[in-house]
Amino acid sequence: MHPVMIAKNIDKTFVLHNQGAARLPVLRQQNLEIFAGECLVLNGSSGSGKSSLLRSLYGNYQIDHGELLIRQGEQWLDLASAPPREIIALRRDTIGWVSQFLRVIPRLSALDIVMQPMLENGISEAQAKPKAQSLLQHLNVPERLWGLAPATFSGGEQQRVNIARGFALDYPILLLDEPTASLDKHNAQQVVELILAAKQRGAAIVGIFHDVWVRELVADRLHNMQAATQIAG
Ligand SMILES: Nc1ncnc2c1ncn2[C@@H]1O[C@H](COP(=O)(O)OP(=O)(O)OP(=O)(O)O)[C@@H](O)[C@H]1O
Repeated sequence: MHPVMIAKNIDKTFVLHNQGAARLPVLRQQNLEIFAGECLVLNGSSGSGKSSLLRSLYGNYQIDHGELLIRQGEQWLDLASAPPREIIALRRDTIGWVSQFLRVIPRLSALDIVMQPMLENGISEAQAKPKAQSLLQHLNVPERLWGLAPATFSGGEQQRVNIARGFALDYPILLLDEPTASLDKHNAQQVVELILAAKQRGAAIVGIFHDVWVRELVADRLHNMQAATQIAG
């Protein structure tokens, strides 16, 4: 089987310009290969750089050195050097992302938020709507909330809308940043089911999971972080 994403020799140092240009090395020589149908879990202590690595894989952080290769049919695209236009296109149909918290345009309803990635990819509203409804139902978002903007929802309800949106489209690559952190066990279990189903259809998943039981249910492999400061000596 071929990888769908390869990260080669990733280095990242934060430079704090407003604090005397202090340098914080966070990623050193990170190498990953991610295959279709598996979930690779980033593993390491707090501050070891898990979120920074995940954000780098999404193109949110500009890495200092290395390659982030994404398979596009027979070709490979290097996310690290791709122009913003190509990164936006990749995010539309190739790399999905579930952050820890919902960040959306105010006033959009929960249902519209979940339908958005499907509509942006040319899926008709007639198809997108039932899919969005079934995801919201699966994640126990009460039906009375579907037509409302999530700003007034509880933290867990907002996060479940966020997760429903992340799973609305069958992205080949899915990056999950502690998706179950604010959920109770029952709802976290519902998310585990979505992750297992995504693997089943061939998604390549990279994730950070706070709960050990969630990690044990979804992980095929662990990527052990090593603090850049330790490596740098
Ligand atoms: N935007 C940033 N600017 C400067 N330093 C940052 C930034 N983001 C993260 N860091 C630093 O990089 C290091 C790694 O942080 P990161 O959030 O990637 O770790 P983590 O392993 O995800 O931690 P946790 O498990 O606690 O969420 C930390 O020392 C943090 O202070």
